[in-house]
Amino acid sequence: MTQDELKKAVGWAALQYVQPGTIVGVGTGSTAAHFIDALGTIRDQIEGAVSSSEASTEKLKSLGIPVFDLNNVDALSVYVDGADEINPQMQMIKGGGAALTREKIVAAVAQKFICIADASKQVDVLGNFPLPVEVIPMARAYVARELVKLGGLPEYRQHVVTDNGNIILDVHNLRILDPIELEKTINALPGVVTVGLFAARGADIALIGTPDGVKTITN
Ligand SMILES: O=C(CO)[C@H](O)[C@H](O)COP(=O)(O)O
Repeated sequence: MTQDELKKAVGWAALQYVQPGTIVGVGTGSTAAHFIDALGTIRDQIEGAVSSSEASTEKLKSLGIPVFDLNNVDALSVYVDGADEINPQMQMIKGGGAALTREKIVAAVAQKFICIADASKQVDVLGNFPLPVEVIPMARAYVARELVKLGGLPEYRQHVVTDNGNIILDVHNLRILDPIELEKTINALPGVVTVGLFAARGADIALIGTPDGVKTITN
């Protein structure tokens, strides 16, 4: 099976967690795109979605799924999204698609985070995938220097502006042994909007696509 077939399998498997009549939190990326396709097939059974990016909003709307402003929504039962890495503690690196801030906001509102990922995203220790950090443009050099002090090698993601008008630094060379502490430390740097570590609040359920089928891991 190709990696995309594994992504598709988990995207469709996530439909089982969508309750009829609810508003669904929707992530960003190629795996989340499969979930959106699946959601399109039951669009008459849900009230709509809250989206974590302009790209997902466009895709949801193209399938006829109403997209709500998060400010007009009190609760979301589930948030379904991919990950760049996930560890056995269900902590994740996210933000490969530069949507980390909105992803973290929508995830925070949801009762359950359902992570959908192909098996290549499973790691023992987070950090092999460069850690994305969304930064206010004027703080880029300052934040980069601070990230070097933390042992990282930040790289400016060229030609990328986030949906919030900010830039991304991808931090290489990290072996993240205490993800909760690093999430706190980086989030506390002036100029940082969000770090793509989802550690204090990780996934509640992970659907992992393997050649033997979709494995469900519960936290
Ligand atoms: O965090 C994300 C976007 O900001 C994605 O969930 C992450 O990059 C995984 O992407 P894909 O499903 O395309 O492998």
